[in-house]
Amino acid sequence: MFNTLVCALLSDVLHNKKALDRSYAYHFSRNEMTPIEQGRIVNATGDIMRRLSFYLFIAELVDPADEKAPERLLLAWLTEQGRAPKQHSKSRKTGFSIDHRRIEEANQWPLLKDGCPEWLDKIAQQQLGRRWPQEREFLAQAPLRYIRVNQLKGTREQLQQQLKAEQIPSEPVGKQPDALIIRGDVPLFRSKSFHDGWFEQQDLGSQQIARMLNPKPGMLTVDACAGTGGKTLHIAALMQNKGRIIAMDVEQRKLDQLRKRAKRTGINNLETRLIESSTQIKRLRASADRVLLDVPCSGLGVLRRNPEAKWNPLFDDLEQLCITQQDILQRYSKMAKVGGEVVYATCSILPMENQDQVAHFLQNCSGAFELLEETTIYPSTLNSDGFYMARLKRVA
Ligand SMILES: C[S@@+](CC[C@H](N)C(=O)[O-])C[C@H]1O[C@@H](n2cnc3c(N)ncnc32)[C@H](O)[C@@H]1O
Repeated sequence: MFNTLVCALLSDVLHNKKALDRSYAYHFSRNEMTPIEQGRIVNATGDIMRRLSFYLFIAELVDPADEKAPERLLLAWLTEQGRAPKQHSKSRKTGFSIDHRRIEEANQWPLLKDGCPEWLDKIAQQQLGRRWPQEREFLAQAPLRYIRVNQLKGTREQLQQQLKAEQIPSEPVGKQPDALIIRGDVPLFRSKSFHDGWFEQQDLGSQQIARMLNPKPGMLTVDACAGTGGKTLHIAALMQNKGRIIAMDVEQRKLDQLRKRAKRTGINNLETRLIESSTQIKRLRASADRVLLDVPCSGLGVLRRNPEAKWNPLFDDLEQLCITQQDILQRYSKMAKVGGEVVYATCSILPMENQDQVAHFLQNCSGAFELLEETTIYPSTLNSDGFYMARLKRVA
């Protein structure tokens, strides 16, 4: 089952160009297996996709869409992980065997070792300079499993007790007030705690964004690029269900998903609005206490969670994406009232999508905003996904 499913997933993604998440959903819904088996399959497939160039080299392949690729890549992974005894590093079907010297050779080349495609190395090297090799190494590692307690239901300690009763061990994460780390392939989403809305799976870096926005009970908060609501749900918890949250996006299906999640987590002060024209933004002019702009971005900070984007980038044109980000920042920030605050955030670590955007905005806002703070969370900072966030105050 393990080999068959890993190969089927790799074939879906590499040959048929399907999204990895959708392929997981498709295969896991059709095959009975335990969460531990699912976890093993996700780990292996994710590892191979995060360092695809490394395993292609070991497997003596050039084209990932090659029909032989899934089986050979898996063999390369099993061998490199020491999970295939030497005499078994050979495919039963094709007779192909792994040459161990290629593993040693691939490990000598940093780009290959970290599974980094050239286009990514070029842009990140330009943008991040000496910091990049360290971040590249972290982006090649498997993501950790963080959850955020839903404070509308109870405290982190209460959640830990409940999870313990469900045989799910968890550990609090240092100074992060809402975060727990879950180790191992435990059945989190089948737990009663999850169904009762006690927690969300949310990366540790991502949990910092609503904290920086710091919405208070009773406020009007606009989450203008809400997507399926990862940050909206956190905002609602911080507002203790008091006040108003308007969650907006240009895609209705994401807002529908957000509504389902909000229902499970017990949120009752949320309104969703599809953005169909700029009128909806203008109508909210100078009205909000807090505005979150979690803008569309390259997603280069979350590559360990979306590893296929290394080989099939989610954007066609980075410059065009930056133009969209600036446009959203300039137009949507006007929803904040004087004295209100805006957080601009991305899941990218490139300054061109981050600090440069905020600096450009401040130069052109005629003194209407001032920068209160900004932070880049690199993957190496917290061993999390990478994010950027800047807090701006409307002063005129
Ligand atoms: C980084 S994602 C947001 C993730 C979301 N905040 C979360 O925490 O799950 C960016 C979102 O912006 C939306 N978007 C793209 N263009 C937009 C626009 N012009 N106005 C508002 N939202 C937009 C996308 O549909 C996407 O859901």
